[in-house]
Amino acid sequence: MIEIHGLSKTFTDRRGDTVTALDDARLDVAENEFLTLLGPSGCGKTTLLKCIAGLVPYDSGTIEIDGRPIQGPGPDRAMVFQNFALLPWASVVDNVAFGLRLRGVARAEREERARELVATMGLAGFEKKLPGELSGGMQQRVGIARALAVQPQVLLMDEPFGAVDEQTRRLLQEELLALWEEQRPTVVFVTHSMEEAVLLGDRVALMSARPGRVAELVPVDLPRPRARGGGPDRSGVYAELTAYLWDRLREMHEEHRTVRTGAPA
Ligand SMILES: Nc1ncnc2c1ncn2[C@@H]1O[C@H](COP(=O)(O)OP(=O)(O)OP(=O)(O)O)[C@@H](O)[C@H]1O
Repeated sequence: MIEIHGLSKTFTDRRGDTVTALDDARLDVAENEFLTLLGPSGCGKTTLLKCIAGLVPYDSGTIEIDGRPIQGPGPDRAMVFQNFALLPWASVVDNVAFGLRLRGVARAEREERARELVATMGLAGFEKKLPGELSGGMQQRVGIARALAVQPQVLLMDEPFGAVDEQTRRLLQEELLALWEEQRPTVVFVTHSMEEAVLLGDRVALMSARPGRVAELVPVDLPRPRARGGGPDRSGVYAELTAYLWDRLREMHEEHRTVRTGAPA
């Protein structure tokens, strides 16, 4: 279980101006939960994710995983980035095996595990290719395989399907759900898409900007499994939830505009 209390983070830019990205943010994520994180641009979603990953130090508050405070990156967590963040000079297999290598897993074993995952992600035959020789969707499959290779307890995903086309996005969503239903890591998944937030999540955490914190937790009462053709009927609950999320987001955008201009939107 991830427990976040009173988390605040301020950045100072090159000109010395300060931006409050997170302000007394609070969030609990249950063991094995798939939580999606949705909010206006710049509200602090990536910052929150990076704080959980231990990649960004925070000013105050606490983040605990199963009661252990986070002190930097750890083997219990893995992150998938929007721009894939693969090693450009390393083959597909070496990219997937990278985390295992850092953990001291012997070469033969890490290659075997990496090859299995590469095949699971539908990339058999591409083991020796370099990232630059793959499409965006294929590169993200490598990014997901790399994260899963270390069998993390917590999988942190920062808008992982934002840079791929709609068809590939749908396939990747289904593949991710199938893998999650098999392995059940705790997932925190940042997205800009209301549809994606509902399709994937057990709950949607709606974040507000100014203050940057979780404003509302919306349970997604849709049956699972939702992978591979078992996706929700896109009418009914699904349509109601996405419409509700858009109403809330539009309110947030309007509040932001009123604060900025002093006039109602
Ligand atoms: N390294 C940094 N230096 C200065 N300011 C930063 C830095 N990283 C983030 N910020 C600021 O913190 C705020 C939150 O940024 P963050 O990237 O977490 O938002 P986000 O919700 O993920 O945005 P988006 O949806 O557009 O990706 C923004 O105002 C951003 O400009």
